[in-house]
Amino acid sequence: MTTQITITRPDDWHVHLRDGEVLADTSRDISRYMGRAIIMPNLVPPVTNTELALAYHERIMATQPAATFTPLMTLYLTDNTSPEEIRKAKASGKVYAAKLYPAGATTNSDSGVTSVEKIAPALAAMEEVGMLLLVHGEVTTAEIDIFDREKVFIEQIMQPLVASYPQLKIVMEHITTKHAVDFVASANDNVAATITAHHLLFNRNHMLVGGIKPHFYCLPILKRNTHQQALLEAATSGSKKFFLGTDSAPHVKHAKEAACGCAGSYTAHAAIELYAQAFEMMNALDKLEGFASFNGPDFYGLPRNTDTITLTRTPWQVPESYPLGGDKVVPIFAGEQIDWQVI
Ligand SMILES: NC(=O)N[C@@H](CC(=O)O)C(=O)O
Ligand SMILES: [Zn+2]
Ligand SMILES: [Zn+2]
Repeated sequence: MTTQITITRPDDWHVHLRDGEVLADTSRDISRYMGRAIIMPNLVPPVTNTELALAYHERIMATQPAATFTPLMTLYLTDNTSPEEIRKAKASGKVYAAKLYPAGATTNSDSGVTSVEKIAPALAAMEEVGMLLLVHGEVTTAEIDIFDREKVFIEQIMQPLVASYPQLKIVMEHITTKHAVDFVASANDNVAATITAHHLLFNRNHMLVGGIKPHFYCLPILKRNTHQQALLEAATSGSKKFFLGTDSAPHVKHAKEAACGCAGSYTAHAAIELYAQAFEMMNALDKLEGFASFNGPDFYGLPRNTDTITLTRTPWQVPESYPLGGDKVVPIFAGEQIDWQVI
């Protein structure tokens, strides 16, 4: 049994740090060993322009994250995002991507995009300047079942989008189905996907059998175990199209444990440790470095990190909660054992 592995410093290509008093906690966790992180723009109000992105960047840096950490900022696309704004964002050197949230699809997405046609000028500018498009891939149509929303999004939106913008680099974020794995694997080289640790480790039974477990509720929602299996196979396949994006998305305890609980799971307390657990389950720890440290920067056209981190197989117990601003967040695996830790 492998008891220790050393890998190139990983990056997180999808994380929510939030803002205000919680920012010190979220940036401390994410910067523990992640070299870079793509910072999601779904604040309230959302990060819709370069000025807001740069100000958010400064607030993150003001929390003094670890010196090895660089936040990579993103813009929140709206129906009104102009090509000029895309060019300005690119020229800032700090904004690496723009995020497409279908209006109403997930937490804080009310100002999201109502139709891809509306953002055609912005997409053309992104294709031209080489800015990545990150996509929350779920339709919001009321009559589409929540478990089918990713599959229908691929058919209705992703396929035509990829066909119309062949030069645009597109990341389908936090994929949760075999449909998405197959779509991304067979699409052109400008299409890739992030996969979360929780979608590798869990399926909808974990959320729903023996009582409803709100901390597993995130969007896109956990699917059946055959989809989990497809994600595990994709992540450990060695394909360069799949890479690490935690989608760590904290909500305070009482907002999750509620009659109408928020969507989002917190994993930044043990991100690479949880991925190691999933890769070990597949007997594929040798594939962890490519997934966590190479495929992301290669796709983004950024240099790989040059230093390393080491994980040992030393089980530890996750606390029941962590501080989050003046409140607390219940992390994934709260009160349970994780086999790996970073030394
Ligand atoms: N994943 C989630 O369930 N929630 C995210 C938003 C998102 O990534 O869709 C959040 O911001 O809380
Ligand atoms: Zn999302
Ligand atoms: Zn997210």
